[in-house]
Amino acid sequence: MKTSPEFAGHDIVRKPGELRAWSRAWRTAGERVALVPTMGALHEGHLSLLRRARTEADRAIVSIFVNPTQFAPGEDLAAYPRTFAADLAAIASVGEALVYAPEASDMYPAGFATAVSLAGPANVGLEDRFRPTHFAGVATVVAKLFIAAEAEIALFGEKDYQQLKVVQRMAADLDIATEVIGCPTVREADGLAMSSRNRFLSLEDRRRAAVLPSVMATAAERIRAGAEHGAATAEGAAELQRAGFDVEYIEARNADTLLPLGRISNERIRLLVAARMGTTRLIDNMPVESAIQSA
Ligand SMILES: Nc1ncnc2c1ncn2[C@@H]1O[C@H](COP(=O)(O)OP(=O)(O)OP(=O)(O)O)[C@@H](O)[C@H]1O
Ligand SMILES: CC(C)(CO)[C@@H](O)C(=O)[O-]
Ligand code: BAL
Repeated sequence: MKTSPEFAGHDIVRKPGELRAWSRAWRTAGERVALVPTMGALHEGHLSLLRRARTEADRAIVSIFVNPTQFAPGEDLAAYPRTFAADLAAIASVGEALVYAPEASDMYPAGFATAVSLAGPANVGLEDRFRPTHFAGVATVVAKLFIAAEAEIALFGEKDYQQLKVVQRMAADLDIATEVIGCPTVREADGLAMSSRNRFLSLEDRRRAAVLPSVMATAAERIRAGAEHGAATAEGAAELQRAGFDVEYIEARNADTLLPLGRISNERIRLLVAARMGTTRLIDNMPVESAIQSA
């Protein structure tokens, strides 16, 4: 293992020990290190996290790993886009970063037998209801990334809002020193949240999918203006169905705990949705107090 690596600007490392060597060398030199965990197929949403990392730290690490343990059998692991060469070019267009791209056998060698067990925000009946094994896979791989990278900060997108809450809870509970920072969702011009999976939408479905953020914005605005949240989300679900979506959930929840709303009037509220357009599953969320305007 190198103890004093010479960084060439866009190096790629494959092993956890190599990643740790870079990070330790940087931190020993007094530099602040940021981690951006991804599954690749990078778009402007990911690049916004990398830009933030480069603003907040001296060194940025981007991990690219399509983590098999967060996909259930029958989900889209095999179809998940893998665009490594384009990802490297996209990272280089933003600036210097160390790329951590382990193989599955580096992350899960023979005999691997550990998983992070979760409750709290991982058990609130949103994503966990439709993907019951998903967050254990996410939390386990993110814990491994945090432990190997030893970064001061890690940047996550609010697009995956429940994931952000799960990772923040896990890092706090396991005394992981990495601070988990949530970053705003980057949207296409028509308001659709950027996602690697948008590329699976047909042209017609992509056009119809823009209804998702505008329905959310309307429901959020109605709740902000005093409508009963169950009525506002039921109306939102009906509008999404009329637009061709198969709705899994659209719910207003406590923005911190993700629990169903209580009777406290000053709770911070987050509206969260998951819906399928054809075979493509989309998720989105937004705060109730500042509904976005979509074109
Ligand atoms: N539109 C976006 N704006 C901000 N952050 C985003 C956006 N899309 C993804 N991210 C963040 O990038 C990180 C890596 O996400 P991931 O690689 O799963 O991309 P993705 O586009 O969300 O893919 P998919 O939606 O297909 O799972 C996560 O922290 C995620 O929240
Ligand atoms: C955080 C993550 C990189 C873990 O595999 C993934 O769930 C993602 O891309 O959001
Ligand atoms: N963006 C979260 C990764 C997943 O859907 O598996």
